[in-house]
Amino acid sequence: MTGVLGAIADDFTGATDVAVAFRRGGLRTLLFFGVPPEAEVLPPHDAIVIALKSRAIPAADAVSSSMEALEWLRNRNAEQIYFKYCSTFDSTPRGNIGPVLDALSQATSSSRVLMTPSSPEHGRTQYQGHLFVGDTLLAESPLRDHPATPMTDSHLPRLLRAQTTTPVFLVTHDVVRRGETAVREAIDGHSGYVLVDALTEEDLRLLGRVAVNSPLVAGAAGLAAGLATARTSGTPLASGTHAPTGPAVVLSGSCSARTLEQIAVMLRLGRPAHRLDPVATPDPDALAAGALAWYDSLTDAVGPLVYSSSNPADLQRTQEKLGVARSAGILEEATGLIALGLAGRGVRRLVAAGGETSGAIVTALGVRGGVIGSEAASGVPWIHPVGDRHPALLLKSGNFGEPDLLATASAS
Ligand SMILES: Nc1ncnc2c1ncn2[C@@H]1O[C@H](COP(=O)(O)OP(=O)(O)O)[C@@H](O)[C@H]1O
Ligand SMILES: O=C(O)[C@@H](O)C(=O)COP(=O)(O)O
Repeated sequence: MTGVLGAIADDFTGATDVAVAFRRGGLRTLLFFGVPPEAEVLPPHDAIVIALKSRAIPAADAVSSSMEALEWLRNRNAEQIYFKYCSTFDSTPRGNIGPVLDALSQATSSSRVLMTPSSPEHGRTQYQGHLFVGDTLLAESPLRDHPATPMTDSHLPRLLRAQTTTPVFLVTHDVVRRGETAVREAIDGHSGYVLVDALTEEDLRLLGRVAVNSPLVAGAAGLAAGLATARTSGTPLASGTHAPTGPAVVLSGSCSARTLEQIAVMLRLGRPAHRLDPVATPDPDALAAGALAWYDSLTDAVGPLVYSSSNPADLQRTQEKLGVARSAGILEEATGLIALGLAGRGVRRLVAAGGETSGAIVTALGVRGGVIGSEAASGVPWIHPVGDRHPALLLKSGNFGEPDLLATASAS
């Protein structure tokens, strides 16, 4: 295929992840947060990723924002669409992956959509239709305690069937192991959503070749890389720009197990830290003002941390007192205000942990999009915003990065 590859990602960190996968596969990739204006002037590109915040919103809203993104991409010559969802299939019991797929497949006249959340680089694999996080089934992993989309089933066909009436079928790994022709034969004549087992990058490159001419493909960064490689024959681009410099602050609302470890490392290193407590202060303006006053009181602080990240027990207590949506809403609004205040105080690097949290920060700052720079960790690139003088952004997915990532990314 020679036209543009367009991706619609259901959260902001997921969008950076898929943008990196495309870039590594050799595609010149642009990333936009939200659907850009029609008049947006685009530098040369092979792929465009649009980051939405549609993972945990009502399904009808997720569908309408995805359709808006689709229309924009098609006006920009996108001939193939990749719907990026989370490698841990984060979704609510009734959506939003199924409803968005239904709308996109209808609009792109796709009778069959190949997909898998498998992303071996991040430790996610699909086997016999079950999703594994490392050596643990999804529903036994920390994702079962996710604040917005707790994942309590690991069987992907069952999860997807609960979200759509479109037929869902499974291609197991014994078929994938037999090669491309075997996969093509297995899916031939079927219509609907095809969840394909994949354990390795090689499996995903094979699936990328199978899907290279399909108008719609779906999954996480793993299949996105396979597809990019199939489109470019794997010719890499030169590496990204250098890591940015200047004052840095970490803002974390992620309650993922990996983020909690990364925060523990920062605290152990003695980094200045300020905790946002929505129960004590259930007002976003007051929470933000408190955090900014704390920041102003610091002298010569290296990479301070502002966080609300909590372990599952504390999180549950907060959610019982304030409600899930209200506690998240207060914290996300406060975090956006804090990001704005920090940018106004000369902070040049903002390290955000958590997809929803990143979305809140990018939206509050009014960042439209950016150029993908160097990776601070696998799937976590620095983003150099286009337009106004915004700080460089590192949007870390909750589950990504080594335990020292937040500390190293915010070091002087
Ligand atoms: N202490 C807390 N109490 C209640 N909700 C919280 C708390 N800290 C963060 N949250 C919310 O939990 C959600 C975390 O999601 P996200 O930022 O995507 O990170 P992750 O998926 O890694 O946990 C956000 O909506 C955030 O505002
Ligand atoms: O596919 C993935 O795992 C990531 O790209 C992603 O979407 C992570 O979302 P958060 O854990 O909410 O950051």
